[in-house]
Amino acid sequence: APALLCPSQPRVGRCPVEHVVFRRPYSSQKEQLDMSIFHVENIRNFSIIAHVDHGKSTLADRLLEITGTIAKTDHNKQVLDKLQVERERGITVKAQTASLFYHYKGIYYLLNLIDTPGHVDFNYEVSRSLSACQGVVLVVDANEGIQAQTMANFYLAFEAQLTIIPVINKIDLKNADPERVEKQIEKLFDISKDECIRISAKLGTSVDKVLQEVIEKIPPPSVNISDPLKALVFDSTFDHYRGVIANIALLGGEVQKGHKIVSAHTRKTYEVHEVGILTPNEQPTQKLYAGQVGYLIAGMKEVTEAQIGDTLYLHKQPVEPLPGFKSAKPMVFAGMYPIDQSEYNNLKSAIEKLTLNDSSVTVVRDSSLALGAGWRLGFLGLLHMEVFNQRLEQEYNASVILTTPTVPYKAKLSSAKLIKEYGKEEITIINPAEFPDKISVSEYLEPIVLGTILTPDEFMGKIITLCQARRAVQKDMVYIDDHRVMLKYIFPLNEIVVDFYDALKSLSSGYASFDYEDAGYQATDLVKMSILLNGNPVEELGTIVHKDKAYAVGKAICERLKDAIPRQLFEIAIQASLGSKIIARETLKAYKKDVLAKCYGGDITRKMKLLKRQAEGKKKMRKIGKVEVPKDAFLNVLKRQPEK
Ligand SMILES: Nc1nc2c(ncn2[C@@H]2O[C@H](COP(=O)(O)OP(=O)(O)OP(=O)(O)O)[C@@H](O)[C@H]2O)c(=O)[nH]1
Repeated sequence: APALLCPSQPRVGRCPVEHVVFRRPYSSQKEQLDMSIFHVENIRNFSIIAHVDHGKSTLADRLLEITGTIAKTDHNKQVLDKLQVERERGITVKAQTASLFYHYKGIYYLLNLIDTPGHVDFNYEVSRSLSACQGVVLVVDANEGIQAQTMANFYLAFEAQLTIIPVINKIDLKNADPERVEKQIEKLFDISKDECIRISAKLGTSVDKVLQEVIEKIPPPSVNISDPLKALVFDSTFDHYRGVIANIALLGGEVQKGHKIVSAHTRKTYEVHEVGILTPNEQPTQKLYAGQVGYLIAGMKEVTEAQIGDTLYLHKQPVEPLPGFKSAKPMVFAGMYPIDQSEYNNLKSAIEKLTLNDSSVTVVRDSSLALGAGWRLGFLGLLHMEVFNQRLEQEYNASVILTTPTVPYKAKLSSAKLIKEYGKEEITIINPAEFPDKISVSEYLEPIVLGTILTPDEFMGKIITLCQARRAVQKDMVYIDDHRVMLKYIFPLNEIVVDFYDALKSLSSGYASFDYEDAGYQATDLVKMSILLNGNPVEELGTIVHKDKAYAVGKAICERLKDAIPRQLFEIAIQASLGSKIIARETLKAYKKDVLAKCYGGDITRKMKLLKRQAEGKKKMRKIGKVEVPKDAFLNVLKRQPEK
């Protein structure tokens, strides 16, 4: 009988799959699981999708427990959320997969649970994960009801033509109102309320019903084992010892150690070192068969070699590659600098290591007169940026300066000279220093998104005012039940990138939710604003702003600078300008800094110490014209901070 190493049983014992021995610890990797016992008709591949905090991870943990994949203890909270940031923030960033074994009506099923992140920035990860599934469990909080990401996730699954199993979670809560949520589901998703399963993931109530519905309703993958190997890469991670670990879904054939495989994307050939399933740790198997989901290690050194969406096939048995995915587009850019330049190399290697596991971050070297050598990084969104930053700090102990994020603008050039220089008529601008002047441009464009807001109607007035202040245009407004409204707006991305979400949360006491999707570009009126100190421009403080926002932004920067620059022997004019037109000004009065004033007596050593300290302080200064600006002043203006 084939031996199966199962992490579920504390000791050697009988496995739920009758003729299979489960054993723990599974350090000995010699005995490998025989996956041929799971026939395609007994396999289900599914995801759980939900708005943030509606209980997706808790439900996943429960499913892992009742199938015996993990032991039932308090330590197993959110097994699938592996990263420290994920645990701390309670959000899922990177999708994880787990294979579950479940006995139902006399048959043993292999259920592959493909975890998905819940936040808007990671929607691209959601669609990836969904491509390996035939169905989803859509979790909605019984108290909060349908939220913005429930909508977004529902549509991703619906468009992918997946079976949708609606689950209403947290029915144990005092304020739970599952009936209301069922009505919302009927109204918005056209799914009968009789199909909804009411559960408490926390208490485990009716959680087995979810697994049974997965088996009853979701079709097995439609694949053929006698076809040549066709494996979809739906995720990949990097392991320092073993290289790239590709998560694959087999759409045809089988794969095992020793096979020669080819990447349809790069055409490179590899020899398979190991295949296995995720439980959720890697568990080697003899083979993987069509319909199954697992991992593959084949000596790929970089994540780029296992492109998400790539198709793997057997050497000399090429197959039609799958359509692949749109690669994720960075939408938020920010400068990143080491706090101390001597940290440059450490930071460099930390960024390299992190981007190995997150190919959606783009990295370009950059430098700033004030902050030294650094990088300009592109992220999918703001949360993505924060998570990256936090991982740098936590996992690599790097302290960095992150500048205010900007979005990629575009310009249609009208000047023949510039068109020749760039070799194209439309350019993307991610750095204010590269902003082409209005006279050589026929049109500026800015990225826009379609935002969805769900809110109790009492906050509607305030939210509409907020959206208008952010230059948003209303597209839709519907009541989803007696008291809740769904609003749709087209937003300039730049207007939501810094603090829109916080503003929305605070004016709705946390009740409104928000999600957005890419909506292309629109024509806009952009200007480059310069900051001057006594008439001399400060290169690193130049920004691209919408014409209507220039005054407010300029004023805020001048005020921050005035607070941060120490008074000097002469008066300093701090100005914001658009071309030659000054739009904001602050004046810093002259002051004679007498460091020796504090010395009453004639203590010469004390005097020397103070003079030395002043000299050290000066080293950290940068001179703009005659004005000395401490590094902190730049930081104060450049650093990401909430807008007032
Ligand atoms: N009362 C109650 N609380 C629950 C239930 N399910 C989950 N929770 C709690 O709700 C919070 C969020 O649950 P998570 O499972 O982390 O939510 P999530 O959807 O995975 O969140 P993301 O990973 O960010 O998408 C946690 O504090 C859970 O303990 C439930 O059935 N009842």
